[in-house]
Amino acid sequence: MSGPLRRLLPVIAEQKAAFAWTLAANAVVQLGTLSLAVAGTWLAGRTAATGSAPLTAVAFVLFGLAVLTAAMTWRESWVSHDLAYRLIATLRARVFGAFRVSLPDRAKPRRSGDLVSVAFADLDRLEWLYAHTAAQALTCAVLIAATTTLSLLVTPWLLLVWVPLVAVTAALPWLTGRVATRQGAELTGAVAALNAELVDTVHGLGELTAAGALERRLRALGRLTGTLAAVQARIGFRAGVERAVHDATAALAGIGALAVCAANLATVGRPLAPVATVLAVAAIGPLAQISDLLRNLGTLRAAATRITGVLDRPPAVDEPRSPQALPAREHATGLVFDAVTFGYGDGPPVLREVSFAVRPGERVALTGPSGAGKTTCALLAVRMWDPDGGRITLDGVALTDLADDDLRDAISIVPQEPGLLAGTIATNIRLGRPSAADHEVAEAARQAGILDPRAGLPDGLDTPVGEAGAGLSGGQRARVAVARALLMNPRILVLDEATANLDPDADEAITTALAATGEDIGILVIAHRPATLARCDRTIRLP
Ligand SMILES: Nc1ncnc2c1ncn2[C@@H]1O[C@H](COP(=O)(O)OP(=O)(O)OP(=O)(O)O)[C@@H](O)[C@H]1O
Repeated sequence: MSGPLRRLLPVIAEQKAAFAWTLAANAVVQLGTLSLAVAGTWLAGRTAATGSAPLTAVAFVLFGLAVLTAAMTWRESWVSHDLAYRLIATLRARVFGAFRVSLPDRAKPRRSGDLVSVAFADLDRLEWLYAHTAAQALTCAVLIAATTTLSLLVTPWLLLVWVPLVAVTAALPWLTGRVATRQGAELTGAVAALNAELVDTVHGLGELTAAGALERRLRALGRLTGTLAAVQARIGFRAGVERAVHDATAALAGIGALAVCAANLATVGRPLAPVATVLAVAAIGPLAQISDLLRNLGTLRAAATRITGVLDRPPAVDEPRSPQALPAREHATGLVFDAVTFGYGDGPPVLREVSFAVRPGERVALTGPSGAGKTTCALLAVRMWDPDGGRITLDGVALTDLADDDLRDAISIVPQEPGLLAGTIATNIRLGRPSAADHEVAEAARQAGILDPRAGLPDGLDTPVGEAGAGLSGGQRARVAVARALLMNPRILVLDEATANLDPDADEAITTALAATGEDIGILVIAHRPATLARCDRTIRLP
């Protein structure tokens, strides 16, 4: 088994009881099915050979075995899928954890649809590994041991028939392994590409329709769907050939067993001849499950590689080993950028030795031409990334020495495009501080002007919000984002063109309300509008 897949197996240790159940139930099902076939054919053979058989006794045994096997088949299916989906949930939480600490990627951004593919399609593929493989591979060994023993009891010649055929069946997936791996990578790549394009299309549906570009986009989606279907067809063809070879070996095993029995009828005896046929076919059976795994190995391996790729992503910033505490709020000295230099990727730096301070209670404007690096300053202030040179401190403590939670409590940002989730205005504001009381949410909404009739929200806090803030105007979204930031009661509030979508009166109302919220909040306002700049205490201009 390849490296990435092997790395994802130990997670099974976190569900030991479920795995033990799956293992036991699978072993009972496999041995029960074999026993039923052997007992049934022995009964038929004996009846045909002697004209009499212990029908009542065997019927009881067969009935008991059938009930047990059926019950265990149900139990195995339940417990193995329960196991698989618990493990996938565990891994999905880890993948989201990795997203949280490694995004945004400053050097190599990935498309959100591609990340969705990892978090859902790739992880879901592991169901096959956990529900249908790990335990089954172990019980397969038990079954082969049982068929070998029974074959030796019937006639050792039987082994000569099925052992080479088992070897052929087992070898086939290894022979096609390279092709399977390539096809698996093509499949996961095609799914991810289609997903990324679909997510972008859904996000930009309005713009695409308005620009008359939807048809072209749909044709591109059609081409990606065609690529995916072609890969699936190639995988289906290969898997079909492998299954056909497998079925042919099972048939050959049965025919071979009949020939061996015919040649050794005196030693085998008529009652055991049908049993010999069943044993030869049954020996191939457990490998069917393993072959199914190996058939899927390429896709599984590609999915595991993409998952471990996300799990191994380095965090965008490192959490300090021994975080420092911030001084009490009354001793706060503000946010300081000290000769900060920063660049994305390999290009020239966006910020060169930028220095400024935002003291408690101060309103500082940050302005400059488009592309000067204003949003970059905002993102550095909330430590999305660390500067390449210089340092940023809050109340005298370097941001790199602050625990992540302390930093998030102390500095909040209202971005240009605030992230709003489906729900109501109240649930969106509460994201700022989930433990906030209702009256605190209402107060933050009031301060941000949401309850003001000019905001055009007669249902106030109960106003429904669609996905990504659908149903609200740009200005209303900005107000919700400001209220959310206010609820956090930060030491420093960064407004990245947050009020640019509001009319000048509303902009003034919000900034005045913000100034009144707390004497000690330092506000960094990124803005272009002269009126907004004029309301600030100082203006920093980036070149
Ligand atoms: N994730 C990124 N990867 C690479 N380059 C980036 C990234 N984000 C921003 N940039 C580049 O960095 C520069 C500064 O961008 P930034 O968004 O900070 O500018 P800005 O001053 O806020 O501009 P605007 O006023 O137009 O919002 C721009 O040239 C931009 O193209």
